Amino acid sequence: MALKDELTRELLEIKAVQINANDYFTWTSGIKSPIYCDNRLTMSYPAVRKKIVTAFAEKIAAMEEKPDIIAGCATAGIPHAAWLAEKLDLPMVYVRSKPKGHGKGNQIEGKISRGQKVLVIEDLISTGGSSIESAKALQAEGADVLAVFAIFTYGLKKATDQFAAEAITFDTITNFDALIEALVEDGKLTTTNKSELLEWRNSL
Ligand SMILES: O=P(O)(O)OC[C@H]1O[C@H](OP(=O)(O)OP(=O)(O)O)[C@H](O)[C@@H]1O
Ligand SMILES: O=C(O)c1cc(=O)[nH]c(=O)[nH]1
Repeated sequence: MALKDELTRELLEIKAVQINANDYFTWTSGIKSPIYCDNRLTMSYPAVRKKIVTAFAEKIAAMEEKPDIIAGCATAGIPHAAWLAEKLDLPMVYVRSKPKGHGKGNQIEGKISRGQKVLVIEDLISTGGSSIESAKALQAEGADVLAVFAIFTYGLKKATDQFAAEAITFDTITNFDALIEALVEDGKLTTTNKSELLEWRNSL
C-alpha cells in the first residue's frame, strides 16, 4: 500500500477524524465544519509519526532544491518538523502565529539567516491561512521558502488560490478526498453522505 493510503487509514484507525453532522466544529478560520481531523493525535503513535516523517522525507528527496532548515508552524506542526529535522540532521525553527507579547517578542524561534532555504511543516491545511502567515513571517526575515508541506488538506479552492496568490508551493501527504474514499470503502459513509460532504467542501 502506498504511504499516502497507509496514513489515510491510520488517521482513521487512531480516531483522528471525527464527523459530527449535528454539532459542527469551528475551525481556526471561523468556518463551521461537520468534520475535524486532529492530527495532533499522531504524536501519540510512534509508528504513525515515523511514517509521516518518512513521507515528508520522500517529498524532500524529490525536490530539486533542498532545504537548509525545517520550520514548524505553531503549534501542531512543531513536533513533525522536529522529527523531520532530526532525521535529516538539519537545523530547525518554529513560527508562532503572532509575535510573542513578552520576552524578546519573537515570532520565529531559533536561528534563521537571510537567504536560507526553508521548508515549512504544518499539520493541516484548511484555508491555508496559518501556514501562509508562517511562510510570510519567514520571508520577511529574508528566508527563501521552498514549500509548505502538511499531513492533510481539505482541498479547499480558497487554499489553492491563497497559496497561488503568494506564489508559495504546497503539498500534503493525504487529503479530504482520500479520507472520504476510505470511509466509504469501510462502510462508514454512504454514497449519499459522501456526496453531501464533497458538496459541502466544494461550497467553501
Ligand atoms: O489552513 P488554516 O485555515 O489556517 O487551518 C489550519 C490550521 O488550524 C489548526 O491550527 P489551530 O489554529 O487549531 O492551532 P494549533 O496548531 O495550535 O492547534 C491547524 O493545526 C492548522 O495550523
Ligand atoms: O481549520 C482548522 O482549524 C482545523 C481543521 C481540522 O480538521 N483540524 C484541525 O486541527 N484544525
